[in-house]
Order: sequence, then C-alpha cells, then structure tokens
Amino acid sequence: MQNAIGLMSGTSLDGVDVAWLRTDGERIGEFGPTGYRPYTEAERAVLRAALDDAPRIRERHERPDAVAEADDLVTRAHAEAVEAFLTEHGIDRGSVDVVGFHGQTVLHRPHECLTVQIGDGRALAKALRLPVVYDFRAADVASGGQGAPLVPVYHRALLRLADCAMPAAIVNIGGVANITYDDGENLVACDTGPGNALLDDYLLRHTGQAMDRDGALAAQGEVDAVWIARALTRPFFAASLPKSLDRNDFAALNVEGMTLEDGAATLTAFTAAAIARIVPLLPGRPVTWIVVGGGANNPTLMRMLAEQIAPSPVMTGHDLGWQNDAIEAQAFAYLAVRSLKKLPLTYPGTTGISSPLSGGVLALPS
Ligand SMILES: Nc1ncnc2c1ncn2[C@@H]1O[C@H](COP(=O)(O)OP(=O)(O)OP(=O)(O)O)[C@@H](O)[C@H]1O
Ligand SMILES: CC(=O)N[C@H]1[C@@H]2OC[C@@H](O2)[C@@H](O)[C@@H]1O[C@H](C)C(=O)O
Repeated sequence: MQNAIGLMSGTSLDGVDVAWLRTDGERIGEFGPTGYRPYTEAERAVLRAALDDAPRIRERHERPDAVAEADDLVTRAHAEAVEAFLTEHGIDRGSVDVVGFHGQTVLHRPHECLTVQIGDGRALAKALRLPVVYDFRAADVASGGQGAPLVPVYHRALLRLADCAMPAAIVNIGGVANITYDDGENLVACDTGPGNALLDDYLLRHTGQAMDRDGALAAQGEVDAVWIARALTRPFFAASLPKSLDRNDFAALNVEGMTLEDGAATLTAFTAAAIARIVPLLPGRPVTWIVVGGGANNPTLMRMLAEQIAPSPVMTGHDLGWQNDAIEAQAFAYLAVRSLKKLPLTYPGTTGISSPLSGGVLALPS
C-alpha cells in the first residue's frame, strides 16, 4: 500500500480539492483527510480568460496569452494547497509516496486528439520535493480514446467497498456531469451533459453570485419543458457511448428571455434530464444511484433528478459516509498509484480505447 495525495481543479473553477488516500492501486486501504484551497476572485478571472484563449491552441503544449499566466497560477495554487494540507494535518512529507496532479482542463477536443490540462507537473514536483504523476489524459487521447472520464476505475473501487446492489451508477455532478455504470462485469462511463457550469455561469452573469446556493432560486422557478426538449435534440445526446465534453460545449444555450428563477429552474432541470437521457444507452438499468460532487449539495437538483430516475431511489455519497466533495481528488491519488504500477486507468467501456490502457507521466523532484 502507498500513501498518495490527489489534487483536482475541476471545471467549476472554484478551487483545488486535496485528498489523502492509502491504496495499492486496486483496493482502498484507508481514507484520509481532505482539504480545499479556493481560488480568489482574481484567480478565477485569470482562469476564465484562459478558457477564452484556449480554443486557439493547436498543439497541446502551446500556452497562448492568458493560458500562460493561468498555467503558473495553477501550479502555484496547487503547491500552496499541498503545503497547507501537510501542515494542517501534521503529515510528514517523507510519508507521502506520490502526488496525483490533474491540473486544470482548459480545452477538451478528443475528436481532434487534443486535451489540454494546464499546470506544470515537473515544477510542482520540485516545489513540493515529492514525486508527482500528471498529464493523466494524454495517453488515452493519443490512443483514440475520449480522455475522459477517468474516475470510473476509482468509482468501481468505492462501489466494491460499499457493497452496493448492482447494477449501480455513480453520477458526479461537477461543472460537467458524468456517470459510471458498474454491474460487476461491465464498467461503462461517459459524460452526461452539463453539471453545474451552465447554471453557475448564468448566476454569475445575472447576480454576481458564483452558484445558486442550495438551489434556492431554481426552487422558486417554473421549468420550461419546451426549452429542455429542444436542448436535448443536440447531437451529443443521441450519440452512442463513450462520449465526453468540453466545459463550454453547451455555453451557446441560453435562457435569457426567462425570469431569473425560471432560468435557474430550467438549467437545473436540464442537468437532471440529461443524466436521465443516458439510461437507455447503458447495458442495464441501475438499481443503485449515488450522486457525488458539488451538485449533490443542491437539493433542487437532487429532487429533479429523483423525479427523472423514479422509482429507483437516489442517494448521495454523503449517505454512504463518503467524503463527497473530495472524491475526484481521491480518484487522482488512486490513479497516481495505478500509474506508478502501470495498471490501466481507462478501458474500452469508459473512454472507447481498444484495450485497457495506463497513463500519466511521472516527475521526480530532482
Ligand atoms: N450548497 C450548494 N448549493 C448549490 N450548488 C452547490 C453547492 N455546493 C456546491 N455546489 C455546486 O457544485 C459546484 C462545484 O462542484 P465540484 O467541486 O464537484 O466541481 P468540480 O471540482 O469543478 O468538478 P468537475 O471536475 O467534475 O467538473 C459549484 O460550482 C456549485 O455549482
Ligand atoms: C476533460 C475534463 O477535464 N473533463 C472533466 C470534466 O469534469 C467532469 C467531467 O468533465 C469529466 O469528464 C472530467 O473530470 C473527471 C475528473 C473525470 O475525468 O472523470
């Protein structure tokens, strides 16, 4: 078993999640503390500017304009996050075997063999004086895979530990939402559509708030079912599995003519309806549904999803005692250990590659 620290900066652009995990890359030995280092408003503005400039990237190592500034920022924020985490929890640096560093995705176009995660793994290894595994998506995309989602293999380990009724589905609702389906034999996964990013962006534009906290606005609005039916005609929803998304693939959809409450309700319901849309494409109908990620903290979204999935009950990871907001960070700790052991990170059912594939790049501190 190895002691790993996982780091995730997700598509919500809210901050860096940190998690400690003990694992041999197969089984979860022990969960540890978790941490969070939020981005400041100024840092978020730089990351948003990087998302705007990233579509100019043609080769994955290019860092045009704001992307270069964001690259340094992401490395620095992660180094700070780990240092604070080690201090806060009294973790001896020498006891950490590896750090799994996802970085920040600024562009994801697997059909063009292009996925870009910024943040410098080698600089982070040097700053932390620890081995760092980074660039988890590149090998998969280079082999013709979607390069996402990567968490399914960790979700499978969580399901085994929880001993859930099969088939089971874990739905992660971050900026983008994704699903892992596990029936004990098949491991199937894909992105499902928007998670919270469309709603977050809408709230930011209209209220200056970063999110619809506790789904309060959406709870007061009316869902525009016609708008949702139209949005669901986009080709992504009819496409077969596997499939993945860039954060901004749905950014052109807007609810600008609606009241603020109706717009929030409609975008929230769109996330739920898009998740339900995946069910007929899965090998079977899940009997266990577990929601993880920030979206699980939004009761309006949870209610709308439960309506879509009924009669199966929908739980959150909290209900199972999981550290719900740190699961992706734990996943990158787990994937880092798998990478060191050259175990597969991705499978034909999760990203569409032809055979199970390892990935990640190791940077040593010196
Ligand atoms: N109390 C809450 N009420 C409503 N929404 C919430 C609440 N807490 C978190 N969220 C939503 O969850 C989002 C953060 O989710 P999460 O941390 O899973 O995203 P992420 O790490 O960017 O994920 P990913 O990489 O999967 O896109 C916030 O931006 C917000 O939209
Ligand atoms: C390209 C990219 O960074 N995708 C993210 C994003 O956020 C959620 C969803 O879209 C998922 O596909 C992925 O993140 C998680 C960690 C994953 O790869 O499983």
